[in-house]
Amino acid sequence: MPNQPCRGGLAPAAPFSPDERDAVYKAIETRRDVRDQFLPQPLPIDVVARLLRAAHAAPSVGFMQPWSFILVSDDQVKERAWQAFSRANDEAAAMFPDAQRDRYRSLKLEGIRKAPLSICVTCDPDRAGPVVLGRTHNPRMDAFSTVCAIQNLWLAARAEGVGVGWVSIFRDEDVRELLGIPERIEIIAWLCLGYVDALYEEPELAVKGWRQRLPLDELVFHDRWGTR
Ligand SMILES: Cc1cc2c(cc1C)N(C[C@H](O)[C@H](O)[C@H](O)COP(=O)(O)O)c1[nH]c(=O)[nH]c(=O)c1N2
Repeated sequence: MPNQPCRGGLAPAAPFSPDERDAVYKAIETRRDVRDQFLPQPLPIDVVARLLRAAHAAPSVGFMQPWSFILVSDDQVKERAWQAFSRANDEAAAMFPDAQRDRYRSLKLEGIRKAPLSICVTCDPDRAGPVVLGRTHNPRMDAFSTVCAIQNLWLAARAEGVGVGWVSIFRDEDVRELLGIPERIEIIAWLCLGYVDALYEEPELAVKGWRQRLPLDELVFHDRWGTR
């Protein structure tokens, strides 16, 4: 692809109005990971297009844009994905200590069959050639960029009334085979999407007593690791 400079200059960057700013923070603070609240109606294609545009507007190392999005709405494919999840989830349960296993088992950790749409997000490490500006000293930057795209989509979805659930309890090779993803492409996420009419006010894992939000001031240091 030819890399001619594109047109564009500096535009004014005034702060948002208070209402606009509140809307951004509202999306951030009320976004939730959704497992069970999906409504069955399909997402209109224009909504999906807006969510994908939001993802594609994400920052990326060297403007690499390494992401691709595989849209999955076929029930049979979703069923096979759920079976792959289910096998991996049995393996996962066995990894937890006895005291936690029953509680782990009681958690709902996916909405693959209930959500009308899944999006598998992948990362192509070769998208911008072998040497990428900004990735020269840490090859994982391409995956980090793809995660930025996912977060954009997740926040835009909140504004659209669309719930998103990230499912990562899979063996990569199962998803790779199911969706025909080549070996050189990294699988970053399986996202479940659908309209929701209710969301937890706090992370579901906190509500269910699995793990609580950490105090922010314990995570902020000044000038040196560990210095408050
Ligand atoms: C990389 C990654 C991977 C996963 C998740 C998130 C992220 C960022 N989360 C969702 C996660 O549990 C959730 O974000 C936290 O519990 C916080 O809750 P809220 O997202 O604020 O609702 C998640 N949830 C789940 O039920 N099954 C899963 O496999 C995963 N995997």
